[in-house]
Amino acid sequence: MTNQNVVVPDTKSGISLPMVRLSGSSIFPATAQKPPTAPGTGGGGCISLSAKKKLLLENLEINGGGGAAKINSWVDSMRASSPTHMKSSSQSLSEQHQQQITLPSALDNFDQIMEASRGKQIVMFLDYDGTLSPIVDDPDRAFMSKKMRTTVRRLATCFPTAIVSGRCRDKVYKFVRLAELYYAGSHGMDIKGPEKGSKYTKGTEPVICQPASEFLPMIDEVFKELVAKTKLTPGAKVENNKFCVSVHFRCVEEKKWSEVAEAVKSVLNKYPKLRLSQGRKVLEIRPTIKWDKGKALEFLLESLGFANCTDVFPIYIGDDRTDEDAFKVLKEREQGFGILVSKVAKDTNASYSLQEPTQVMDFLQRLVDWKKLAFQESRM
Ligand SMILES: O=P(O)(O)OC[C@H]1O[C@H](O[C@H]2O[C@H](CO)[C@@H](O)[C@H](O)[C@H]2O)[C@H](O)[C@@H](O)[C@@H]1O
Repeated sequence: MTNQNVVVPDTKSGISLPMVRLSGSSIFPATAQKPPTAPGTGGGGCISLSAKKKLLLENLEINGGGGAAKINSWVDSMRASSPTHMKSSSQSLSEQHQQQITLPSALDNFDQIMEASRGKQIVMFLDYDGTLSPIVDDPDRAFMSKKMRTTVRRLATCFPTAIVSGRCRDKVYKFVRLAELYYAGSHGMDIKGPEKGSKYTKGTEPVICQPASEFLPMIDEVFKELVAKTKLTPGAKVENNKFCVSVHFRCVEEKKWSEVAEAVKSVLNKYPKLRLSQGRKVLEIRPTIKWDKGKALEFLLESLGFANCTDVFPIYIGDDRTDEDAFKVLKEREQGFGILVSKVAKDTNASYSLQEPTQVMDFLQRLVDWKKLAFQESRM
């Protein structure tokens, strides 16, 4: 991993801003406004809080399977990914908000986004937890509101729409309950399109993609082992997401987080073909294959017939680290935009932000209204 300080000119003010570059990732400037696509910095020439968090996580990911990581660094990473710890860090809340402000609001910039999409086919990609449903303690009760479901249903009548989630596909389908959507579960490793006859499938069979199917028996084994290893840790919850496993520590007392880390590490050490990633108070174990939400997005665009098209405008909305793979793909393709759902500053490849699921709903409704208006105008 390379870690070098470089200086980049801020395109608006002409002032040079120090930037920390971590393995090619970009970090937004702390104070200066920036155009959505330019890279920036954590501020002040020092490594930012979010960059520190990223370093911890990368360290954890690199050492996850090899047994070299100390449990303390795992727990540090688990702490760093917790918003309560972000608040109590050396960076004040107002500074964090300042950073967040540098990522423009998708609602405030709605007209600008629509202008960029002019003449192109919008395709919608939506993460589930923390994007369509609020984050709650019990993962089995992360319901989306009726209003949100109605909005997503309307959205899907206007644009091809996919749900891209870390959850098992069947489970996320049970929450969303809209047959007309594409679903990519297990962080994109389990993709299925709408049934025959849907508006966008034109009578063809629903697409199915399961690039990690050979890992099914291994994941089942790992799930059982993790359940056994964490059963004495109050609040720990292991979720079988079919092609990956989530170990939740949201309801575990902080002093017991090391027990969760130990359990996951000991299992990972036995399975070199599996790797670790981290979400919101969750450790996730998944196959080492080169497949993620970004690849799922590309696969879905291809399935929809937009593989080499310049007239497609994908919009991906998500709140978590795993959504960054999709944001990055959009940035690299220079197509559409990523929208990060977050109230606090984060390293991101997204171009716009929304603060919470209610704002996501407002944004989706505005898209629907915009499309209807555009349709009416085209008939006049
Ligand atoms: O890709 P996503 O749809 O965002 O799924 C990522 C993980 O989401 C769920 O966990 C998160 O939400 C839970 C419910 O609000 C919360 O309790 C937990 O702390 C969060 O990490 C889901 O349970 C996981 O399996 C997904 O991988």
